Amino acid sequence: MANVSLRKLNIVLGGKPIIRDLDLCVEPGEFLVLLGPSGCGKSTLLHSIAGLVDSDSGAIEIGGRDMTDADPSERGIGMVFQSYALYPTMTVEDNMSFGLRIAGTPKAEIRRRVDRAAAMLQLDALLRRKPAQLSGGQRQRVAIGRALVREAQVFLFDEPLSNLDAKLRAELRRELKLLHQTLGSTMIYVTHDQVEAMTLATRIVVMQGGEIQQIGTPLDVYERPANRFVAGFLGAPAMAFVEGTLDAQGRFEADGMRYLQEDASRPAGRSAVLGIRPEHVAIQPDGDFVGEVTLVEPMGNHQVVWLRRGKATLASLVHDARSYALGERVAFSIDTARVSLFDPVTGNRL
Ligand SMILES: Nc1ncnc2c1ncn2[C@@H]1O[C@H](COP(=O)(O)OP(=O)(O)OP(=O)(O)O)[C@@H](O)[C@H]1O
Repeated sequence: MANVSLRKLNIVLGGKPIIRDLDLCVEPGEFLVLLGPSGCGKSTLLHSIAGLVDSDSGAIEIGGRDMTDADPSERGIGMVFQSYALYPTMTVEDNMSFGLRIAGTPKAEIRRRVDRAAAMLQLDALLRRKPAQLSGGQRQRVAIGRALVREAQVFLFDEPLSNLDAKLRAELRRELKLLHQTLGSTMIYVTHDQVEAMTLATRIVVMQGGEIQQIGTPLDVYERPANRFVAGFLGAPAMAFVEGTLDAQGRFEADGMRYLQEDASRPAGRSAVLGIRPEHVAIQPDGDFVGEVTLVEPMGNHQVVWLRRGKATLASLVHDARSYALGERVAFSIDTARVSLFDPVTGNRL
């Protein structure tokens, strides 16, 4: 278990700043997920920790040692890529042990480490096979096994599940979580998949444009997004945003309609954007609001009912099987204790 600390890191690629003045402390044993849209710099950041991309300024420390200019092989990390990058002519066993053999590790020690990793990843029966004789999920397990045998202090994962179908992805995701619980190693994991981020992370780092937008536990980031970008990026269907004003008593109004009652703890007398998540909109006969059904999306174990109220459109997560007709007017309530308010100009949480 080791900590990873990045200080004032800057990376410029092709003349463009990709990582800007980034500070980050990863605690020993943490499962830290870097989450953000395509092109936000997550992979570049991970590769810089691995030593595969040079930083232009700033410092990288791993396990308390300055690794800013260290060779990748000296950093004590194990890395798993999206593309499995296995040697096609080698068996599973040889793929897993390759790095150790190159490093001159004694045979008995290689055996011990390969057997241990194979048992953890249910690869015991496949050790003699070649990559072409494996499924995508099994190949990715081998790639994870190859990283595990290094018995590294820090493991880096770059979208390791992206090439797998939905079912396998979910299975391997659970295995990774169990693996982290067993090993207790520090893990840094890049994804643009919010379900992976929410389910795996001890803390999530949400990135945009080479900068950190928010760091927090999955619940923190989901329930108390620091800004509109984070609020809109996490959650499906996405949080609805309603532009309006807060009066002197903290009542929120938009489009001539009131959404929130008096509350002295809210900022007063200013414009604001109200953010409402679908699970906080409940269709119920005694609801305070009335909306018109504009779309219904059946999801199997629940349905998403889209409601229009004035100019605003809100999604409601419905867990009963009742059918809703387009144009039907229904009463609904909003869990006003769990809404978010943002500044319409800066986008920051109020
Ligand atoms: N070698 C390079 N030269 C120039 N630009 C690069 C280079 N590598 C990456 N970039 C650019 O840096 C930005 C960040 O890329 P990066 O791969 O880190 O993003 P990402 O968040 O991991 O995205 P994705 O989820 O699509 O992999 C992108 O705009 C990309 O085009």
